[in-house]
Amino acid sequence: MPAVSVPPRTLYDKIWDDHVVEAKEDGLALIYVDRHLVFEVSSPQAFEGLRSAGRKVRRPDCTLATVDHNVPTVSRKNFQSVETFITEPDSKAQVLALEENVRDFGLAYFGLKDRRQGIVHIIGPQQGFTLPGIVCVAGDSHTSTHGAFGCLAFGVGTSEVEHVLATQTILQRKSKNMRITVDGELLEGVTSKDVILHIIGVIGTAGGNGCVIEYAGSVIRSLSMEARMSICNMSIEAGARAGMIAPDETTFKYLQGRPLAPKGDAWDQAITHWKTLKSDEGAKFDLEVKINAADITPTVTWGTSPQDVVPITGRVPDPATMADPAKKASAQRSLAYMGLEPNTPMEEVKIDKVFIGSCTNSRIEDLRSAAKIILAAGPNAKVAPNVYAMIVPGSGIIKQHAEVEGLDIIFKRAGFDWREAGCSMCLGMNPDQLAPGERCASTSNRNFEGRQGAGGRTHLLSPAMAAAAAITGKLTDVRKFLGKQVTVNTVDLSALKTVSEFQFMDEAPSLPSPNSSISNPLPASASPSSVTKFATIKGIAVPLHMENVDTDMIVPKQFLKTLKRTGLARALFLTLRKDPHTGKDTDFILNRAPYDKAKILVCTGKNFGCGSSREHAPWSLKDFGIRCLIAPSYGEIFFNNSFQNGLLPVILPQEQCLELAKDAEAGLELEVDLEKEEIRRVGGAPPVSFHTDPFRRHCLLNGLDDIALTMQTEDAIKEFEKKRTAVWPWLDGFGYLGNRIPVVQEKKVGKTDW
Ligand SMILES: CC(C)[C@H](C(=O)O)[C@@H](O)C(=O)O
Ligand code: SF4
Repeated sequence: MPAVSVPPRTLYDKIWDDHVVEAKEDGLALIYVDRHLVFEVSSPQAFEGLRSAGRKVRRPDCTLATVDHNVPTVSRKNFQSVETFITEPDSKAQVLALEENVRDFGLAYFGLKDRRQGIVHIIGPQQGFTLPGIVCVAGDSHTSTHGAFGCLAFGVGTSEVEHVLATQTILQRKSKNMRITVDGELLEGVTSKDVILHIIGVIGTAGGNGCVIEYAGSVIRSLSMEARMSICNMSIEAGARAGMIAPDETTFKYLQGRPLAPKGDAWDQAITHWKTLKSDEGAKFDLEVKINAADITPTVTWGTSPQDVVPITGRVPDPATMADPAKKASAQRSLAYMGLEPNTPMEEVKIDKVFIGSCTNSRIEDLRSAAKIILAAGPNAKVAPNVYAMIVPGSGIIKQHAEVEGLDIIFKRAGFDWREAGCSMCLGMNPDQLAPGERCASTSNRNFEGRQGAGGRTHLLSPAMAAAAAITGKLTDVRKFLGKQVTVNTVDLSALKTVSEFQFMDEAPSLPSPNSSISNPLPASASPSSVTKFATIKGIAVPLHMENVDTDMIVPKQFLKTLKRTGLARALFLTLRKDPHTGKDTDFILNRAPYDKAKILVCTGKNFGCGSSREHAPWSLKDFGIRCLIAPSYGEIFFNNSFQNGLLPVILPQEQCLELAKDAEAGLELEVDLEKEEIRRVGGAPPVSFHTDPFRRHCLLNGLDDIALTMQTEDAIKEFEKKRTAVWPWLDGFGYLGNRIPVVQEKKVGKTDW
């Protein structure tokens, strides 16, 4: 009998197929989540939701929590309590809320006194919590980082965090397969950060929309795990849902022996499975991009989008040479914000601050590569006068590791500030921020307006380039510091004593045992629906002629510290609505009648809501009164978050968006009818029809809550878990059954005094 032939599948197809709990109509599926990382910013409302519905965390053994975004990075030598250590009231409240939540729900937690604490995307891989073949989620867009291990890892919003906590599953539509192949050999001075910046420059920030990217090719294969993580990390900046790299010997070597990686027989079993995790010969990719390594030079951004890249040897672009009026306008706006003149050589751009850190570049290799430049600059090399340079390791363990290698001495001797772990100036939710007008050479991943501080100007680059800039006081071609034979992406530091990270892994952390919280049956799915129904919305539409409107712009970071889902109307587009110097209202369209009462927003540019996964973006739109969005495309996390909050994001071709924007400009009302899937226009113009995913449409029309619906599939989830234990037993936490990681925190506080 001829064997049944299985069509060749991509790595993404395989992981997807392995995790479908239940396939729904139109490509939507309920997917099992193997690992869930939780932190203080995107979780308080989710835990609150669980509490009010009387739900538990389904799999504490598959959930790991830490604090990162809000934590001060000053020395913790005198740390007594969160109460006294964090002075900013909202940050303190958010950290305390997480501590209360991990205690109440029985979750493993790395708090401020624990040296394993760090950025959520650093600690998962470091502990071996992140593994090949899994589905990993977190309420953070850079969850794509974990895809470096050959797993499907993506960011979700707060409502989805709640969904995962309650059900260990998530509703997902399968993305398209995209492959980016980087072949050849990297040139001198070129690191993985330059590779990903170059890729984003080529495909644009919407280039990966609707896709999961698999990175392949000889360059990718030759990279270390740290370098692979930097690449996958910025997949979100390329517009993709996730990025992934097939696991190989480099992956296995990195994982073996990590505290939460499988051990003994389970390790052998896991390796056998992991070796099958690669795209089959002939597997179909919907999109293919080929990059020649020889085209990549040390790269830096000039504007306010990660796609605004230029080789360090290049010049600030001149908008006058741009034919496309939208591109020209956006470049002019960027240059005005960045305080740059067209045609200025990038190497003449002076900086005020240097930030080496973030989930993109705060790993031990990043620190070594920065240290190497300092060493290459000579024994007396110093941070340039008038420059403040900070180094923020990604976790307490990385900090300790770097100190054992003596990297801190190199940095401190050169005048760098050596800090404690956290997100720090990547986002500035803690005190580490740029002042208005300050210019920063930053190893982070986003250069949006106000990202590192209101009015702050960010240039993204590699750690080696950041170190070079710190020393010269301006953006600098790192190759000036390198001998002809040396590259900064290999970690051969003859002048330094490198030690293995495993030296710092001697603690055997344990997670809550599997099923510890589901010994009692889950409550029945009787919880009240929390989604506002949507049928027909009629009203003023506000036109917006912008591309790549990121969620940082929709709602700035200071509003992410709230513990609620409401009260964010004022936050909407705040940096555009308020003059940063006078604090007065600008003439931004949302400040002007009749648009200050708009119910619909028509954006004519692509990729609305890209970037961060903050659900505060739809919350603020809704609070302002906007219930329907119309745009050519959306950031995927934002798109999902909108549905979760009773907001309808309509997708229409750009020409139709332009047509509707004309109505909006004329002050004509639009009527959006979800039942009929059409937009009616006053004044006799024919209606415009649109299509919405049938499941989402059904939920919106009926105000249905995803969690309650998923809980009706409890049997299927249980069945899946049985299979999972049988086929992939290490995912239940083999090797770390036992006690919980102690939650290091002070006694429970009652009322606080702010
Ligand atoms: C706070 C979090 C929701 C956010 C994200 O999703 O990316 C943050 O990490 C960021 O980098 O802007
Ligand atoms: S991008 Fe920045 S703020 Fe977001 S998780 Fe990474 S380090 Fe933290």
